[in-house]
Amino acid sequence: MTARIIDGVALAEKIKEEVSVRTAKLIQQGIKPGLAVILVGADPASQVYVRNKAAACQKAGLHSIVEQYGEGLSEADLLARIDALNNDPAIHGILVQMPLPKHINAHRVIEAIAARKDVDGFHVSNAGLLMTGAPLFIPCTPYGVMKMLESEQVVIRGAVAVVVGASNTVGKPMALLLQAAGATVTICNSKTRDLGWHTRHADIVVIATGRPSMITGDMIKSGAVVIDVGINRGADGKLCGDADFQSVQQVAGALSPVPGGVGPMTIAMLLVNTIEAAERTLAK
Ligand SMILES: NC(=O)C1=CN([C@@H]2O[C@H](COP(=O)(O)OP(=O)(O)OC[C@H]3O[C@@H](n4cnc5c(N)ncnc54)[C@H](OP(=O)(O)O)[C@@H]3O)[C@@H](O)[C@H]2O)C=CC1
Ligand SMILES: Nc1nc(=O)c2c([nH]1)NC[C@@H]1CN(c3ccc(C(=O)N[C@@H](CCC(=O)O)C(=O)O)cc3)C=[N+]21
Ligand SMILES: [Mg+2]
Repeated sequence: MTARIIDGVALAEKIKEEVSVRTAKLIQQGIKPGLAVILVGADPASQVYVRNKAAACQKAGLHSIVEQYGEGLSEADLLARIDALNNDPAIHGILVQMPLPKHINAHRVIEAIAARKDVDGFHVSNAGLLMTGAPLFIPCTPYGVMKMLESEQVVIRGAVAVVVGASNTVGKPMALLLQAAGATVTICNSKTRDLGWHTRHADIVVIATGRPSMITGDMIKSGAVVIDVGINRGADGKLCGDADFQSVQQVAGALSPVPGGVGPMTIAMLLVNTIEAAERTLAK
């Protein structure tokens, strides 16, 4: 078997076109949706993502601002900026790029963002709303993965799903969404014994560990759908995922590539969340 390659770029384009239409409608009604992205420090990968996010906003007609600060920005100054953006009616979504420098408490920063503007869906109240089945914002990366599964017409109800990785931002919300859609879900982590035993039983495998090429073809059931969230930059400067593309491709039924898979979908869903935040201000 050779896996179908899931084209995240094409699906992201389609979703961003829908965002453009909704943006145009909002602008007609006097609201220009606005996203603020805050970047602290000079991590080159973060700079690329932030630039991509701003370009995507611009293309879809959203207002976007990028605030870039030096590595030495104090936590108090960052919290003050968030407070100002919370109270800025031109801004509907706020994203603080992770990771933050060590002297800044990321948890405190996330909790400072108004939940109604938390387009990452990282705030505890948004995590709680997702967990209890009434999400305000679905975290962009798992949301994008669900859209990929939907576009591939993957049957989730009754499926066995394994999520490899248990972060608050990817693995855990991913598992909740699959579970809500009717899958039987296992979440694996770095302490899991015999990871391959778990993944080989899965109809759907989502990998988000940050360990390059850690999932190999022998760990995948024939015909399974494999979604690779990992973004790793090799010494050669090339991106690779958490799945060993060559070997997994020979076993899986469908596989998302890196680059060109989940990454572009994350950005598309960020725009969706921002437009929803803006539409909500109209509703009341
Ligand atoms: N495409 C996109 O849009 C995005 C991509 N990413 C990428 O996804 C990857 C994961 O990101 P993130 O969730 O933030 O990472 P974290 O480092 O926060 O979490 C990694 C998780 O993977 C688990 N893990 C690590 N090693 C193993 C292993 N050998 N076997 C099983 N589980 C393991 C960890 O286990 P434990 O809990 O035991 O420590 C942890 O739960 C990264 O490559 C990141 O760059 C992230 C966000 C968005
Ligand atoms: N508050 C916050 N929210 C995030 O959503 C967030 C974050 N912090 N910190 C970092 C991770 C990572 N992330 C990516 C987004 C897009 C691509 C992406 O577009 N990737 C392209 C390639 C881009 C390239 O060439 O480097 C692709 O996979 O095809 C990747 C990774 C969002 N994250
Ligand atoms: Mg992380």
